[in-house]
Amino acid sequence: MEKSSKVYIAGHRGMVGSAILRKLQKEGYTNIITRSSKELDLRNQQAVADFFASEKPEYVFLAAAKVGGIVANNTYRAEFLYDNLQIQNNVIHHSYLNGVKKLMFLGSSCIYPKMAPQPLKEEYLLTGLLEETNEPYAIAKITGIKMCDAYRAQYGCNYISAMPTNLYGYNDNYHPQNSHVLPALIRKFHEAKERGDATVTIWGSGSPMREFLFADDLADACYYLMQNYNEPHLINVGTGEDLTIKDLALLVKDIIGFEGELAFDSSKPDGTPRKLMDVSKLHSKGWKHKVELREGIKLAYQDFLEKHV
Ligand SMILES: NC(=O)C1=CN([C@@H]2O[C@H](COP(=O)(O)OP(=O)(O)OC[C@H]3O[C@@H](n4cnc5c(N)ncnc54)[C@H](OP(=O)(O)O)[C@@H]3O)[C@@H](O)[C@H]2O)C=CC1
Ligand SMILES: C[C@H]1O[C@H](OP(=O)(O)OP(=O)(O)OC[C@H]2O[C@@H](n3cnc4c(=O)[nH]c(N)nc43)[C@H](O)[C@@H]2O)[C@@H](O)[C@@H](O)C1=O
Repeated sequence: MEKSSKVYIAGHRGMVGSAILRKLQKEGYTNIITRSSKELDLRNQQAVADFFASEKPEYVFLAAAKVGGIVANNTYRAEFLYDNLQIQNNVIHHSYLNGVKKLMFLGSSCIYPKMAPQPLKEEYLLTGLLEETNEPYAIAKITGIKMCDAYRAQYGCNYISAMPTNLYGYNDNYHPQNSHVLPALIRKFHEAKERGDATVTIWGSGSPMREFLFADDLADACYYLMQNYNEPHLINVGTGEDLTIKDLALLVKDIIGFEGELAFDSSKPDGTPRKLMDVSKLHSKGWKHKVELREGIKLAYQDFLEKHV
């Protein structure tokens, strides 16, 4: 990728896409193409065909997707399957038809079997049953990985797949029901502190373990892999460190300064017990995360205060 290359970031208004946009702008890229979902609905095959035929991007970061936390995934099961399959089918196929030089597809750590050994190695894909709450999303993401590999094998396309762990950062979704756990906790602890509540309710048992990567670190990894990684099959992107949801809640509580207690709502799902990424392949390629969890949560909380309060 050259600084003058024509680069399309699909999903540039989202948490990840906006971080990739900032990264490319910082690196001096001058020919970046973006479209909001209102301007270009990526589920619409004809609209995507027209867009690629007229814009002819050389490089594509596919960061547009239907995304949400455990309850959103479980509730909008049809949309998570349909929207994600449509978006990725259209973008990948029309990239091929229009000679895109390289494409990066973003999957998720939920593609791995629910009870896979830990840490999750790339080769564990399709070795067991998926977590029920996000099976439709995971099936769509697995299809995207296989599509990149198939287009590489049959047509010689240099399409790569990166699997990010759970993410957080600037421009995250803070919806009370549909967000992921970290933005949900930031909102809950902030609002409880403002109201002077005695407790904050955490979904599930608090015992599942999760790994968190700051979205600007992910964008840095995406850029690095776009420059340096040209292999078939997926590559994990994470920190290689995890903690329980209870410990995460205690960390957010401490950063925000809430002085009450935690309560646990066992009617809400725990989801996968643990999904710690094995990041040895990524480290062997020369990339490691920079932003540690406490520092990243402070930055995300600042962004929440600026945009949502
Ligand atoms: N957040 C996380 O914890 C994780 C995310 N990922 C993956 O990273 C990628 C980015 O996620 P994230 O940034 O968090 O998600 P966001 O929800 O923040 O952003 C998603 C983006 O996708 C765009 N989009 C959604 N539907 C359409 C559509 N029909 N047509 C065009 N654009 C559409 C939206 O555009 P607009 O704003 O214009 O409506 C939005 O900018 C996804 O592939 C996701 O699966 C992977 C692991 C974890
Ligand atoms: C990135 C990943 O994200 C999703 O998977 P998930 O990791 O299970 O998602 P989550 O962040 O929403 O929850 C993590 C854990 O945290 C607990 N939890 C506590 N309290 C709240 C809470 O208030 N909100 C939420 N959302 N979760 C909470 C929650 O019960 C669960 O045990 C996938 O569907 C899929 O989208 C995917 O790939």
